[in-house]
Amino acid sequence: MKIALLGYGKMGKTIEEIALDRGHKITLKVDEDIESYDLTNLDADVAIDFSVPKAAFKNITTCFELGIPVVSGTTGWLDHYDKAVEVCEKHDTAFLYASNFSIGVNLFFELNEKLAEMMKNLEEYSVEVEEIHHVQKLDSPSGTAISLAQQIIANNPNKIAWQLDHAENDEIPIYARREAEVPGTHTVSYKSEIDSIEIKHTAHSRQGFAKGAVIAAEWIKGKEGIYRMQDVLAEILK
Ligand SMILES: NC(=O)c1ccc[n+]([C@@H]2O[C@H](COP(=O)([O-])OP(=O)(O)OC[C@H]3O[C@@H](n4cnc5c(N)ncnc54)[C@H](O)[C@@H]3O)[C@@H](O)[C@H]2O)c1
Ligand SMILES: O=C(O)C1=N[C@H](C(=O)O)CCC1
Repeated sequence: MKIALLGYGKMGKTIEEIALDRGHKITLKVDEDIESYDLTNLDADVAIDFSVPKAAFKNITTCFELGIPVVSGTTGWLDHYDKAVEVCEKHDTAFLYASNFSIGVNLFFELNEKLAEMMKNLEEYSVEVEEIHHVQKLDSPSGTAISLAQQIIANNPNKIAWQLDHAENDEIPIYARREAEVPGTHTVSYKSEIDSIEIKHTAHSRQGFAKGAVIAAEWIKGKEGIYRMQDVLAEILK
């Protein structure tokens, strides 16, 4: 498969290693404004976007205009997600966005949903989300922490929103911490006077995010439509 890499930083480079190992070719590496590249002869089956929040929309929609499906993991740009979906549909191509491509985190998402459903009537427990990432991270809270909070809100009618660092009773606090080289740690905690329940995912490197993104790219090649990582996992975990 021929892959265009949009963003060639920590994730772009890890994705390149894994893609080459799996027999793919990298036909383009974009690491600055996409308009400064000559895309006329671009030969790519899929584009993988792990860039910066301010560039993601332009990177992604430029590929849609060329009829190239996109897998995107860039966080912090989702105000423009619906517009990106429109452009994708207009050009009859495919899009898969995930705040976290790691298979382990996607299993953790399933656990989080189930636990939120079980806890929804136990008002003696407060709930919070904590994320820890490396100090270079541009966005806060992490996309994964927002996804976790949104899942709890969808499963618990007593919670209506999330807030960074503090929260009212009907909100979920997300605590974002930045520490040297941490690739990504997420914890969901329920606390009462009597006890606490915690579920936690710790990434030991970026390999899991990158491998998940390459698997998603292999899966989306030749498809049309809007997808989630759950669609990929439904096939690979069956
Ligand atoms: N979804 C996931 O599983 C997942 C996992 C890890 C990181 N991320 C997200 O991926 C993004 C990248 O993470 P990273 O750790 O590789 O960051 P990074 O800072 O190491 O890399 C970003 C790269 O984008 C480049 N860039 C700047 N402007 C650009 C433009 N206009 N077009 C293309 N590239 C441009 C930068 O030069 C840099 O090399 C972040 O938003 C991060 O939150 C998501
Ligand atoms: O390193 C990052 O940046 C990460 N970003 C994603 C997020 O915001 O959730 C996934 C974890 C790593």
